[in-house]
Amino acid sequence: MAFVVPISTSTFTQRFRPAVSHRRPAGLTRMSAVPNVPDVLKKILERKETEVANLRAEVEAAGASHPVAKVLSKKGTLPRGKAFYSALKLPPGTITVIAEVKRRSPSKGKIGNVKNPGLLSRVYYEAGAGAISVLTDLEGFGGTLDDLKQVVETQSTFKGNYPEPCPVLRKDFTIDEIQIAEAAAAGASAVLLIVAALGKEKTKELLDATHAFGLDALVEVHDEDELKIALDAGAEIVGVNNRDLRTFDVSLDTAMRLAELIPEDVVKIAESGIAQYIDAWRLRDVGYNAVLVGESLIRAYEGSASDNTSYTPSYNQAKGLIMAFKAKGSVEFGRSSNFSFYGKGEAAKEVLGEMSI
Ligand SMILES: O=C(O)c1ccccc1NCC(=O)[C@H](O)[C@H](O)COP(=O)(O)O
Repeated sequence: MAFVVPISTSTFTQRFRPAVSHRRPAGLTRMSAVPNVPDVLKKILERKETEVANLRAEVEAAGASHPVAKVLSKKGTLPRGKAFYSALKLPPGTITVIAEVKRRSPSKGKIGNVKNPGLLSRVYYEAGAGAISVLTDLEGFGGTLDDLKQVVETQSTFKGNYPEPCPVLRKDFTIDEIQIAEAAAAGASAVLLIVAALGKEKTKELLDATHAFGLDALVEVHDEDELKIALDAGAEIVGVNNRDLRTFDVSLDTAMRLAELIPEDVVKIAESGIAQYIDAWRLRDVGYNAVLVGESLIRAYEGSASDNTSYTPSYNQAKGLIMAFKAKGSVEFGRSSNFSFYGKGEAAKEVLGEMSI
């Protein structure tokens, strides 16, 4: 059975685009045709092509009752929830945390066990995380779609509470819209689109498809050229990844450099290498809405006393870290937080906070 899906015709309002150069050749759609893809990404993308073929075969064999087939058949008719976007688009001067479920990585090897992703997501929620990222790639990161489903299930138990449940990002290497439909069927609110993997045409195609399935897309970039592709495609949420995929070096300078090139109405996320509260505060002060944090939270979580298999409401170091990341509003942004009451005293409090945390 073949699924015929409508092509999305969604458009985006024009906004200011920074005058950055664009050297990526246009018109490329196959992954292998995107030039200069880092080797680590190339290997992952080859695996993804096999995974996509297997998923397509599974869905076609199961027919219209398969959950992914149901989502595919609704493409273009699903309302945009924008839960992920809204959770991050808070007033300037505040920063939120996208807390990641991450067991291992190509650059670091094993990071943690994460025996119960749902439980971990509860700790993240209680600490005040704005959203949760779940890596669902097995070979590189030890993650599964089942991890994501467990997190979605746990978060749904907080419906009707304040704050609302955390929206969930499927962090995987998206190369085909069937993976987006699969993410939607599993309850994700957003998917990851990596410009370095997709190139210009495919980024735009998959961004439109993501919106047509009712989800948000985190469009990830590493430099000015990729940023231009993301913005030209109409990205509403841009993630600047500080990890160089060729050397695995991580430098927050990447996010600091690109910050001013991202228009104000676009949600800005800084990804990778955020370990100290001062990192988050600096990124907040150059305009980032959110930081996406994996390794340092997992190490803090698993370094705490509990065996992480049952819920203990006691203090957990991951909670402390998330709270410190978003400890206060920025004085750089004037009347945010308590500035109108305390004025410049807030700056002193920030320094004192730095000394006492
Ligand atoms: O983490 C890696 O080694 C990696 C390698 C190749 C592609 C992607 C990779 N990481 C995915 C991520 O973007 C990070 O998990 C995320 O930004 C969190 O980073 P961190 O806080 O440094 O764990």
